[in-house]
Amino acid sequence: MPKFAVIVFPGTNCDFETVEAIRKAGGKAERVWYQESIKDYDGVVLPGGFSYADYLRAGAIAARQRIMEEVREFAEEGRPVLGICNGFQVLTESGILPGALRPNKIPRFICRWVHLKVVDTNTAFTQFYEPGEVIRMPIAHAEGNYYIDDPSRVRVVFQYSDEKGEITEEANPNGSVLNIAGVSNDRGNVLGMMPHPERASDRFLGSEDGLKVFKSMVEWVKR
Ligand SMILES: NC(=O)CC[C@H](N)C(=O)O
Repeated sequence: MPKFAVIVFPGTNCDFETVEAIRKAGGKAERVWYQESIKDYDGVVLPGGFSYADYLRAGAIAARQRIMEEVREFAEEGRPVLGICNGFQVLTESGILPGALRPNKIPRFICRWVHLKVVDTNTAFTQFYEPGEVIRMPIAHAEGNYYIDDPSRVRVVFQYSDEKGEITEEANPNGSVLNIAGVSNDRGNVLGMMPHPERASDRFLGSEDGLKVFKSMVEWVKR
């Protein structure tokens, strides 16, 4: 059974839910303290939270810890690497994914449900969605305004949309370029996303739409 490491930095706070979601999706998952090693795992998830209390910039200090060298090796070897919210911030701060997450256009913390259009279903995390499918997940961030000078440097995987899948300015909660909510590398094995799939992985949470992200990653390791 594929085994995933969910990395915990000081201030991470979505680790337990993320472990639960991976288990529900059929994988093994363990919380791994950032001073330990992830060598024995098949894939890695950087979960959400406030690592180092978002000092300097969200994700900036976590990105400079030794364990991120191992995460970089995972990314280069083609193993799945998923960064959710603060985890996405750590991936851009470490340069594993291009672009940057700036403070939201209206500079305050936003916590609410959004609609997302699944644009690219050819990644390790989206193979079970239909192209153009509209899904629902919560966002909870202050620094989620994705910027990239040239969007052709990434694969756009999720975009903030309305419930019909239209990419409108009103549907963009934070000012991200092209309504981008999630991007992957060329190979499709590294995904960073601001919305929280683990908070949408059970119908009692209000949506199960996020579970396929974890199911996809589990199946992808098996292949
Ligand atoms: N939910 C989270 O991971 C929060 C992300 C980050 N600390 C922010 O507020 O931007």
